[in-house]
Amino acid sequence: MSAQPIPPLVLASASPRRLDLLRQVGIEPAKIDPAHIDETPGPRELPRAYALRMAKAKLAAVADRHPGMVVLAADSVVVCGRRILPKAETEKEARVCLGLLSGRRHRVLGGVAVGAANGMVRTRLVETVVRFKRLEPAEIDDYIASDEWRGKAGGYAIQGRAARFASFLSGSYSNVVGLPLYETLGLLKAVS
Ligand SMILES: Cc1cn([C@H]2C[C@H](O)[C@@H](COP(=O)(O)OP(=O)(O)OP(=O)(O)O)O2)c(=O)[nH]c1=O
Repeated sequence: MSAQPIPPLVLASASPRRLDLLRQVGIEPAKIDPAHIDETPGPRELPRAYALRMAKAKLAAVADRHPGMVVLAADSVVVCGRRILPKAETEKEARVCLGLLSGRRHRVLGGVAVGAANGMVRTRLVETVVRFKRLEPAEIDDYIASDEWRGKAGGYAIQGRAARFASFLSGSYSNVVGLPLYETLGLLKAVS
């Protein structure tokens, strides 16, 4: 028996990882319409609230352009202790992230927001725990040279070379890559 079809979907994301993950489970968005929003966390904003707020804001930024369609938006946030790590855009930021993640557990929070064709919005917040081995300076240098950290929350991509750093993972793996598939499929089914 094949899975229940979902209505035409708009993916409100510029992330190639999110598109690949959807395709992995047989979903081909009808349209891709990335949201461009200010992703600065508020002062004292808690990480879970921030991840959900971002997903909802991305959805809200594009939903009006697609009446009658299902729209999906998501946000990934890497949290070390209470600190929200940046989406690393510079080598310096990536080094700071890797230094903080080295030898510790951290959380990856995935906010997901789905807008139904009738405008109703449903959200999920998914949390994955990841532990990194203690990183040697040479490992950090090699990783920085790979450029795989660029544009990634927390300065790493578990689907690439950083897989060798992850000694433990609890929860959704796809959430770390960028979209918690099981939970997202549940939301899509709920609005179909
Ligand atoms: C932790 C981690 C993050 N990432 C990526 C997924 C996301 O693309 C990015 C987090 O940034 P996001 O702001 O969640 O997403 P984005 O800016 O890439 O795309 P958009 O806002 O348009 O949806 O980090 C990985 O690819 N692998 C990882 O292991």
